[in-house]
Amino acid sequence: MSKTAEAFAPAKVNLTLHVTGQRADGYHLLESLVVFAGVGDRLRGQLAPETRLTVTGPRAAGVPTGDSNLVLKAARLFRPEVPVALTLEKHLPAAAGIGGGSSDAAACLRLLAQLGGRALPPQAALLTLGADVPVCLAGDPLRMAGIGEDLSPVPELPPLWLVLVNPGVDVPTPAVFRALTNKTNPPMPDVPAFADAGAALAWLAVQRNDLEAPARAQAPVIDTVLAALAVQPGCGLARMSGSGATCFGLFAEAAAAAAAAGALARAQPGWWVTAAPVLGRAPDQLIRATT
Ligand SMILES: C[C@](O)(CO)[C@H](O)COP(=O)(O)OP(=O)(O)OC[C@H]1O[C@@H](n2ccc(N)nc2=O)[C@H](O)[C@@H]1O
Ligand SMILES: Nc1ncnc2c1ncn2[C@@H]1O[C@H](COP(=O)(O)OP(=O)(O)OP(=O)(O)O)[C@@H](O)[C@H]1O
Repeated sequence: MSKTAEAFAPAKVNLTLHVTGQRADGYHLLESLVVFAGVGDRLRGQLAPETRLTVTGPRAAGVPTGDSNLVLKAARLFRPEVPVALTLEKHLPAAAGIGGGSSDAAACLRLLAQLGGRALPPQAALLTLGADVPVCLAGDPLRMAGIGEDLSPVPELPPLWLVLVNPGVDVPTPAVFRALTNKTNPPMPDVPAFADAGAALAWLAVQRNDLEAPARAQAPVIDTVLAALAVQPGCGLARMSGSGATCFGLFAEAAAAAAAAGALARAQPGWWVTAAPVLGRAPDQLIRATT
């Protein structure tokens, strides 16, 4: 067992999000093609006499450092505890629809399993942290269904690049789901094997994010973000991720994505803008022992 380790917490991006129903407990049933981006938070951990968390990085402002941080909630799932000094380096905007806290929680679970030589907690325990935690723990491109617990593999995706844009408004997930008027929308078809990026973009273009309309009503700036992405040369699709406000542009070429990110960052210096590849199946990139 190593004494220190570092885990990557990639941004979770819903390329589609079809809301197909609602359970008696109020949770919505959804079908989503989820991918992870090559941009995210980093969590370093070192075995220590007691568990403590330090939050650093360019997006640390406003992130809770106490027990409400999902990293500490994840750590508490291990019984007996694995006492670790944790440093969370925040690069993702919070409450942004890209699973920032959920991905950090998943990174903590990987870290403590490695440092403590423990098995991962059962899925039921993961769901107590949040509906996005099981898919973030898997870290692969997956079809997510149920309320987020039903994960199934999809054919390997062609190389794709994302431009992620957050306009700096918090969009609380519960409020967006509450504002969704139609809860029984058409399901998402099975994800086919795409011959190339063009085929993937064409298929995605006729899918949906059903939370886009209620989120746009709460944060009209999302319309501006989507329009600014859609006009970028090479942008094959512009859509909101999750419950927003972060939107993504999807590109078949890395250079076009980088150029679009540069143009948007210059045009809107107050927005969070980044270009990143869509990660393939490689959870091993997500954790490494450092001593
Ligand atoms: C929108 C997505 O990000 C898409 O991946 C997820 O469905 C939401 O995942 P999350 O942010 O981890 O959500 P949670 O923190 O578990 O739930 C926050 C609130 O969102 C609503 N919620 C969440 C997930 C779901 N399938 N149906 C819901 O109605 C519930 O009101 C819940 O109280
Ligand atoms: N590690 C964390 N990083 C960021 N926010 C956290 C963290 N732990 C707890 N929070 C709290 O959780 C709230 C939601 O954060 P999170 O980043 O998970 O939302 P999100 O990106 O919208 O997730 P999703 O894509 O699942 O909707 C934040 O506003 C913050 O107060």
